[in-house]
Amino acid sequence: MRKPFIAANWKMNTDSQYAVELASGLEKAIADVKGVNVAVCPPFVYLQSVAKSLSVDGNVAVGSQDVYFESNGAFTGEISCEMLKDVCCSYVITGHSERRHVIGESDELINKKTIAALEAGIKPILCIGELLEEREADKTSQVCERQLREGLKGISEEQLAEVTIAYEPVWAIGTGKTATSQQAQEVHEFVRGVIADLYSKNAADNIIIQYGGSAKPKNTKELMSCKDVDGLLVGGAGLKVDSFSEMVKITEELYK
Ligand SMILES: O=C(CO)COP(=O)(O)O
Repeated sequence: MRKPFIAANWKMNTDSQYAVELASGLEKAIADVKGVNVAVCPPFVYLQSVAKSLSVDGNVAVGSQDVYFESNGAFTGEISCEMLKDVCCSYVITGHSERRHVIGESDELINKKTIAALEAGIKPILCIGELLEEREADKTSQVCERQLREGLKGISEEQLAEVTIAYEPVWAIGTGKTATSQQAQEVHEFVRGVIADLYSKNAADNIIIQYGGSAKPKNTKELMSCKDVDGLLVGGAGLKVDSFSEMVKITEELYK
């Protein structure tokens, strides 16, 4: 059985004090949770203090929201996988829709970042998802398939075992409009099919596919009850110990 994985993407939020309070508060709140993998993804500048505030054998891992694919050199403003590892990051989000659509990252760049992470031993959370106009034009599958195929280019089946896919319909992010569980399930099942096609049935059966987009305690049970939804990538509701820990606990309960 796939172990559920819930991650909080803090985006460009928190300050140095709150970041540490949030991470350590969360660690305390879910200290007894064993059946769910949990990660928090703070802004770059707080990664180190957040990682230091967490216990080494605790159950909250640290992830970054972005990375650059080169290891070092003249890349002003960028952060490498080696630097992320140096501050105890075990995950990195690649291809988030805000990086695709606000910053303008291409499938090719996202692919390079995902490969760099895998080569450095950091687990990528590769985000995919359609815009509202793409859904309305019936292009959801086409867009998700392209983002998957391009994002995973050159990645072996063995490496894929370290990859999480996050399906985040762009129209559901930060809007309060969650995809219905049926909409989420439909795309998740489709994604698993693409993975089976690209790799194998075994790879498809084992890959963790998170849903993201206005996920909160109120809709966690419904979303996590879908056959192909294995976790959540949480924005807003991940910024409070109470709401995020509630989502983790609801999930643990469901998987018992
Ligand atoms: O983009 C998201 C997580 O990466 C989702 O954000 P919200 O949960 O705030 O909609």
